[in-house]
Amino acid sequence: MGLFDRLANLLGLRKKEVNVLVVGLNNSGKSTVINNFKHEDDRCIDIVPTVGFNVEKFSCKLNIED
Ligand SMILES: Nc1nc2c(ncn2[C@@H]2O[C@H](COP(=O)(O)OP(=O)(O)OP(=O)(O)O)[C@@H](O)[C@H]2O)c(=O)[nH]1
Ligand SMILES: [Mg+2]
Repeated sequence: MGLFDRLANLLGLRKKEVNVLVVGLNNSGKSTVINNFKHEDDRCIDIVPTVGFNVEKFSCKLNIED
């Protein structure tokens, strides 16, 4: 990785897109967790049981520790 790439990553200029698959038992709170990652203005007020599956696209900032 070159200097520019490192700098761009450090400054957060390069946004990476990831796909996240959320799996779990019925009624275990998957949609609720996803809803809470959304910006306040975009959150659903009423979460109903998901029929089949949902595909959603939104931006959020994650700090992940392993
Ligand atoms: N007490 C409690 N209830 C929760 C929590 N998270 C979600 N719930 C409730 O659990 C119920 C199911 O939440 P959902 O987010 O719809 O769960 P889900 O896994 O998406 O359910 P399906 O789409 O049916 O698979 C809702 O009534 C939520 O309000 C939690 O942390 N604590
Ligand atoms: Mg759901």
